[in-house]
Amino acid sequence: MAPTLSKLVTRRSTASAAAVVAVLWLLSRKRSKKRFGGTKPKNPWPANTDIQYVIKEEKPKRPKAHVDGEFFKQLRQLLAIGIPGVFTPEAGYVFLVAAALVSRSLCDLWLIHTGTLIETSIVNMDAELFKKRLFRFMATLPVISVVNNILKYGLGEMKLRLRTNISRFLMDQYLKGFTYYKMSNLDTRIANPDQLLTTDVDKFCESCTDLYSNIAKPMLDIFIYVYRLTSSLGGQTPLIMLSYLLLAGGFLTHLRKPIGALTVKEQRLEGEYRHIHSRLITNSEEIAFYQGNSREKLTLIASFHKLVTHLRKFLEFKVAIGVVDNFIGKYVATVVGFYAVSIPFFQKNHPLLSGTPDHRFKSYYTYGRMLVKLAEAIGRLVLAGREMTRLAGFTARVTEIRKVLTDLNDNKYERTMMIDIKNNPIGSPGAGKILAKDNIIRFERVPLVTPNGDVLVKELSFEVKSGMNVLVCGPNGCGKSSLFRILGELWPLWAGVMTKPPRGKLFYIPQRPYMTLGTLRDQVIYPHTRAEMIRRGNAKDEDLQKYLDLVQLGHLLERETQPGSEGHGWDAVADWMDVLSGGEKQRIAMARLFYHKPQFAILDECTSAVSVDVEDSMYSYCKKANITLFTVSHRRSLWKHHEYYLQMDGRGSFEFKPIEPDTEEFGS
Ligand SMILES: Nc1ncnc2c1ncn2[C@@H]1O[C@H](COP(=O)(O)OP(=O)(O)OP(=O)(O)O)[C@@H](O)[C@H]1O
Repeated sequence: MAPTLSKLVTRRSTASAAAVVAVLWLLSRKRSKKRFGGTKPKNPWPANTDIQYVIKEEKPKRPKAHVDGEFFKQLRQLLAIGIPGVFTPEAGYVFLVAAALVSRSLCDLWLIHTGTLIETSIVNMDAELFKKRLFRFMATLPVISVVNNILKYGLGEMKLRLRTNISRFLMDQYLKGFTYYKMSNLDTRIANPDQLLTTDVDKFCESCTDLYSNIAKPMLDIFIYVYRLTSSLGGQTPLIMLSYLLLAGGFLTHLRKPIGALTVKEQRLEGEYRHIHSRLITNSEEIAFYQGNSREKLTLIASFHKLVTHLRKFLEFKVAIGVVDNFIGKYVATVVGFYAVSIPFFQKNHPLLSGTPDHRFKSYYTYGRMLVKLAEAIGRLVLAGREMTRLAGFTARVTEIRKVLTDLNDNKYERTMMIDIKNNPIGSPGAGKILAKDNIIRFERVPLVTPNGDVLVKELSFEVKSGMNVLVCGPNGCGKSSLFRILGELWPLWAGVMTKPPRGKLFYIPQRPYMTLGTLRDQVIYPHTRAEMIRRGNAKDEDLQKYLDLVQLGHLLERETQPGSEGHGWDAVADWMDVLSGGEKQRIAMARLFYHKPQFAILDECTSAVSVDVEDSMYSYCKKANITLFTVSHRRSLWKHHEYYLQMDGRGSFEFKPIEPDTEEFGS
């Protein structure tokens, strides 16, 4: 055994030494090339380095990602979401994995024991015993195979359940109220929530389950082998090994500290790169018309370059740390193991020395194997520390989004403001009061303030009752849409009192029409679902047809009813964002308004692509349907549908007046 072991160690050491030399040689070559300008390979990166593309997170505050008390606290909190209780299926899978791990360790012990017996029968030339033992060995192997796969299944299901619970928790928070809007518009802490909510959560769960098996199994093995070795060789051997574990573990954890922060940065850069790709897909038509592919490619390459540079730095760090890890976690552990197992053999009067040399050799053979297993287990545990540091990175990322989500749901934002919030005479975000009342919209000394803290209007006061249509006008950037963002409760109220009907009774149609994924019916009834439409019982497909006719889009239903179209009529499915023209989308949005019949409708230049005659009939129908309008438009033709106007001059003043026959109408 000893010669085999030493042979193995020598071969591995030689291989790793060769690997170290190769890596050092490659690195030094790279540097010397840089210094002396060797034959340059074709540079895959463009020379242009002045591409600025990072949105918001200019100098991101990196969350700390070390294996420390804070990490364990955060991990505990996330695991409490993933595993909600002791008597849950999730906890069941944790126990199943633990049981499978125990069974596997016992299988390993059994394999060592049976292997030794088979070898003994060969050495003793006992053919009968050899056959019997070999048959028993073979008969047990399927059981071990099943145990291995139960372990695999347990780990897979545990990861899926962790991911389901954490994702559901975060999604519930993210889509609560307007949190998803606030995260990208009011707060600057997280630039790419999509990356955090998808990849990072998945990696966190994978890292957790990997770590669970990578730590639990070696710990169990260490416990079993320490127990067996202590009872046979005394406490000294295991004690030496365990002291080594503590020392090496502590040292390597310290060395690996940067891995957490590097993982956080890796995920952030991956998110940025993905975001730039998805922007290209979303705006492909506009970019294609501008033939902006070369410019977009520069941005993409710049982002990819940043990611690759970081990944390379991370790789080099991991390789350098890996050399030390391998050396300390694997090989020195074996050396320490040899030393520890040899101690009783060199002691006079030790019970192991009392037998024949053959007996001594057999003892050494068994304990030597256990020792190899113990050293391996210690090595694996020491190496699992690397995964732990990586997990610290993912934990920090997932905790970050969790914290931001909680803050946003409590109306706490973090953003670089242009003004000093604490000593601001205007007020502070959320300090205003919102009252719910039907059939009235009243602003009492409400300031219009952007998320950056810029004051558009110091104090806005007006009152609109049901039936009083209001036209909102003023130059670009004066705050017309901002007024609606405040009315829609997307932006916080800094001061004053705002009285308005509850959210469901106000309906907003934005400048850029939005079409959801789904059927033609879904476009008209959005955000309701078909089930909700049926449950409410205030409209049927025939009514929807009437609304489509009102906006002169009845032909759309006929077109989708033709053979060959996907789905049928109202159930036709398409990517409506692409399929419909700009004006058609705006008309669908008006049909949506007719379906919902709110008390107040906010129309923010939402008919700019619709012809004047169709626009006219749509506005007339609103009056019939008793929908009070708040309209932003630059079209003079719309003044006749309104009774009041609210004009902002862009310099902080406003005017709210009835439209009289002699009122000067402006617009085009
Ligand atoms: N999310 C935001 N963060 C910071 N500032 C913003 C934000 N949204 C708008 N603003 C700023 O608020 C000001 C008013 O914008 P708003 O969209 O209300 O203008 P508007 O009157 O609707 O203009 P337009 O007629 O061009 O649509 C602008 O100066 C704009 O830059």
